[in-house]
Amino acid sequence: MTQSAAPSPDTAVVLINLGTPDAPTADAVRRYLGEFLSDRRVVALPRLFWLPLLHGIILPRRSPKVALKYASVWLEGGSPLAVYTRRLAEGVQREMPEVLVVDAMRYGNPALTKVLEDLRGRGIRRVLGLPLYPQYSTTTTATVGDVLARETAMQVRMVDDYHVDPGWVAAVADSIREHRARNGAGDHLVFSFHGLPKRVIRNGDPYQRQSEAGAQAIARALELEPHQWTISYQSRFGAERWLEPATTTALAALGERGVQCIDVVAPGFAADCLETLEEISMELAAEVAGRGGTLRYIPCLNDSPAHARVIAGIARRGLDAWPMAQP
Ligand SMILES: C=CC1=C(C)c2cc3[nH]c(cc4nc(cc5[nH]c(cc1n2)c(C)c5CCC(=O)O)C(CCC(=O)O)=C4C)c(C)c3C=C
Ligand SMILES: [Fe+2]
Ligand SMILES: [Fe+2]
Repeated sequence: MTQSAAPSPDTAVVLINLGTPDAPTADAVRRYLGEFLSDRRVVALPRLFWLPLLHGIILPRRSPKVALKYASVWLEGGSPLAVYTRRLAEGVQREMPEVLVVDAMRYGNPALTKVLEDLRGRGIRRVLGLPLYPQYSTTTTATVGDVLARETAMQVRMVDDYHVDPGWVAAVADSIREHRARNGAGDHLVFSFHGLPKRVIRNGDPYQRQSEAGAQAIARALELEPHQWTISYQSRFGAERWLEPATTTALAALGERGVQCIDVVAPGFAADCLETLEEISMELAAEVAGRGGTLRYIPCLNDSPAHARVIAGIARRGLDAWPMAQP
């Protein structure tokens, strides 16, 4: 226990990520996916149809296969998403000693509901929720809002998105510049975002617009010409039509045009996870290699000092716009 003369803060910043299994096992994956895919905001099918299908067929079939994928990227401290999110929160805490900074997961552990309970117990009076999703989506950000809205003992606010925040755009552009300085520039840059069903966009979700605006801002910061970069969407799940082009299709089209060396960056993800370390760096890289090309993955901002500064800046602006109520 550390001894400190400073008064304990009454404000907390909670960095919230999607969630991830506790272990790379079929049971742990089943528990995590069961919670995640039961959320109506994520899968909107009628419950009477979806829940028996999810628990009777999808989870028993999918969990062992996905557990093997998690095992291939697992780190000593746990799932990459959990490890990088925890370390990022520690970095942001160093940037903001005046408030308490903690991490939480919307599904799985550390569960957002438990983290809020803990903050109440520690005498925290106001909480700024900062979902680690640069782009707003009803399938991600709004599900965090659902939990925060149930909090009655503490005052709560949430950052909606930071899709063209100048500090974030500069940090992602810098990470691409560093990759190019170390490895040389590839022939083309693909911005691969997590996909969504087209229906969600038709219903008014701003995710696609925000993803495009963010990719454009990063490309502008790098002074790229339109023919030097492409935006695409990965991780399709289920039978619906998802956003296009799919990253796999975009990579194949580049291969057909004779583009050899493709750099891929994933600015929809704050931290590396299964979808970047396995799907992009292994699966998609193998597809490109099978056509004789090379895919080079540019890591997420993760727990870098630059990322901690960007997130602290966004949190500080959220708090500055929120005057303290008089006791
Ligand atoms: C209908 C299903 C899904 C929607 C909608 C969806 C949106 C969405 N997801 C992320 C970020 C992440 N998703 C991750 C994994 C993941 N996503 C889905 C399904 C949907 N996502 C599944 C089934 C999975 C698990 C893996 C699998 O079974 O294939 C992850 C990684 C988690 C990890 O542990 O590493 C992230 C992060 C966003 C940003 C988003 C909407 C914009
Ligand atoms: Fe997802
Ligand atoms: Fe995936």
